[in-house]
Amino acid sequence: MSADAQKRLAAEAAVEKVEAGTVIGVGSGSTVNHFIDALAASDIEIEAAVAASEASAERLRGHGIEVRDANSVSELAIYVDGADEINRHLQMIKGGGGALTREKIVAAIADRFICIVDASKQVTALGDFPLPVEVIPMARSHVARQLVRLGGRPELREGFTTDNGNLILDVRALDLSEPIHREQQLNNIAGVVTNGLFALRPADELLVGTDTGVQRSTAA
Ligand SMILES: O=C[C@H](O)[C@H](O)[C@H](O)COP(=O)(O)O
Repeated sequence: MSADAQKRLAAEAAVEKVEAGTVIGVGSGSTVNHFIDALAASDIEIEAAVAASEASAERLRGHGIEVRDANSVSELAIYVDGADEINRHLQMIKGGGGALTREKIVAAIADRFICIVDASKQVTALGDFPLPVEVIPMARSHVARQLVRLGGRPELREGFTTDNGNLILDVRALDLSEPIHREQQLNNIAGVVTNGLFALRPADELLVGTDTGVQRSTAA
């Protein structure tokens, strides 16, 4: 089975978690695109969604689903999103599509984070995937120097601007063996908007699409 078919399986399983009449948080990326399409094709009618990217908002609207501003909601029952890597504690690296900051905001509003991935995203240790760091443009060089000091190899994501008008530095070689500490440390660098480690707020539930069906787990 292809990775895309596995993503679709996980996405369809997440639709079963959605309660009709609720406002839900929706992340970003190819797995979430399957979730949006499967939700629209289901019998479940939600009240509205808060989207973590302009692309997801457009896709939701395309299906006739109302999209609300994050400022207009104080709580969300669930947040459904993908990941670039996820460990057994359900800590993640996210931001391969550059939507990490809005994803972190919408996840923070939600009671429950349901992560949907294909089997390739499960790892024993985070860090093979370059860690995305969203940076205010005028701080690009300063942040890059600080990342090098910490042992990282930052690379500017060429020709890319986030939905917030910022830049992304993709960082290789950083030691991520203490992800909570690293997440806080990187966020303390002046000019960093946020980084793609989701360790302080890991997922609550993981749905993995595999060749033999959907594997479900909660944090170890
Ligand atoms: O910025 C992008 C998001 O963090 C995505 O959730 C992540 O990159 C996974 O994307 P995909 O579902 O396309 O593998």
